[in-house]
Amino acid sequence: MGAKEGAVSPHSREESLCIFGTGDLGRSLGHRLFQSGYRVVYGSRRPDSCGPVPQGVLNHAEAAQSSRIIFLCINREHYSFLQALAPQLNGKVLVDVSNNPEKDMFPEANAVYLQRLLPEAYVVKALNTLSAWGLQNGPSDANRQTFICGDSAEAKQAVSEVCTRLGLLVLDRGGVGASRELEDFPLQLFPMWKLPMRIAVGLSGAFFFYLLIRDVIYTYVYEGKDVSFRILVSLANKVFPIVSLIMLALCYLPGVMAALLQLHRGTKYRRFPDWLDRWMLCRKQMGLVALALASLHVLYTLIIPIRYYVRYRIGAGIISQALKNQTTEFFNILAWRTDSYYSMGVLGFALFILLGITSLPSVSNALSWREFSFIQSKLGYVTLFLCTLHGYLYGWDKFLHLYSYKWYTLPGYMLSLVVPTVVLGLKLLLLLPCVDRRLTRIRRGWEHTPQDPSVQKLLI
Ligand SMILES: NC(=O)C1=CN([C@@H]2O[C@H](COP(=O)(O)OP(=O)(O)OC[C@H]3O[C@@H](n4cnc5c(N)ncnc54)[C@H](OP(=O)(O)O)[C@@H]3O)[C@@H](O)[C@H]2O)C=CC1
Ligand SMILES: [Fe+3]
Repeated sequence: MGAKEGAVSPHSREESLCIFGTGDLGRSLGHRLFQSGYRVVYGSRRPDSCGPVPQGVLNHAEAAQSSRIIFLCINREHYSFLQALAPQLNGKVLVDVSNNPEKDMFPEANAVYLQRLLPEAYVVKALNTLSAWGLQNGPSDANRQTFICGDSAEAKQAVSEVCTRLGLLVLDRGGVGASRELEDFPLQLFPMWKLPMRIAVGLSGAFFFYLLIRDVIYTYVYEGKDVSFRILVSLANKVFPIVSLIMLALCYLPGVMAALLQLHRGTKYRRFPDWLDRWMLCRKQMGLVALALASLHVLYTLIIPIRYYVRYRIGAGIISQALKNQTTEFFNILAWRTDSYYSMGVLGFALFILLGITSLPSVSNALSWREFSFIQSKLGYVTLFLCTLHGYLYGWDKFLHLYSYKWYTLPGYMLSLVVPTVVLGLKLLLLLPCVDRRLTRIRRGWEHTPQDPSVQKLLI
């Protein structure tokens, strides 16, 4: 690679950069480069009629000679014309910014294809995850990152310098072989949110129908009362906390399962099953969906006193007591119960918000790993404990009469308490000193089974 590498020397700010293609991206990129102090020369099929661009336009062959770095703002379908320009492009750094409208449209990645067309050029994949619009608007938090890959370290360095001057954060993803992965990025739509959203929608639907049958249809059939108005607030305010609590517990379940798996295997040098890996990777998104649902629960709870139905019931109750000249006794235990479940809910929600805030990249980047894991793990379990306790205290008296329910008449929140209770129970088990000691030994790599061939491979 030595002689080839030598052709790419570090550039100066005065050096001009070349852009092939005067389309949307070409214009936006040229604009940004120009603003950052670079001279820009465009290469176009129609230099005389391509409309206004920030700086000079030449034909492709002439433009290529003006710069060592050429940004190809052209669709991949048209790359073949570059072969005819091989004499001018050999030894140049060609920046492939292209994307495809669909996944797996071509057998090889665009940058790999370009490198095959022009083996004597240095192909670097970059900028494809940005948009023309974003480039034009200047760097903002959302579109500051750009991934880069290519086989020549010097070529990547030269392109990185330009990107850094544009205010972008460059993340090196390795050789040109990684370009397929980079080209797939813009096609993904919230990939990490898919599983949490599916779980949220699935659980919400299931609990909604269960509660609809139990609270509304059952009452109508057996008592002849139409309470369908309860669907909008009462039912919603049951579904949201139930799903929120289950999803918060599901954030912590894979961690506990991973620990149990390590204990069972007696080693940490073995991969977790794929489904567990995927589950662990989307815990943050799962927690944020749970937080959103918990926030809805808080809002719905706050509007309870202003609901017509509630005001009517309170008013009617007072009038009927006044007419009968009755008073209600004050129950100390009831006061304790309601206050304790409200306070557990408030504290749990406050910690839940803290977990949500610390999971934001700008905040978590400011924390050390120890601080982050203290909040997300230790305080996370405290949050789960408080929220679960909130659920138990809410149904305190009903739990005392659990025997009077059939499985299909159980209140929804009782069902929702199963998953968090299991997670907290397993966590307590893992905190037992003897279990904790063994897990620590396994996680520090002190305990493994060297005779296991897969472990041997990893240890070499
Ligand atoms: N637009 C965006 O937001 C983004 C675009 N990209 C990628 O950038 C590349 C360009 O996209 P965009 O600017 O939107 O596309 P446009 O269609 O707006 O522009 C493409 C340009 O390519 C040139 N061109 C068209 N046909 C040919 C041909 N047969 N031979 C040679 N050159 C040709 C033309 O320039 P001229 O007439 O001057 O020759 C044309 O203006 C694409 O690969 C796209 O995937 C990547 C990230 C974001
Ligand atoms: Fe609640």
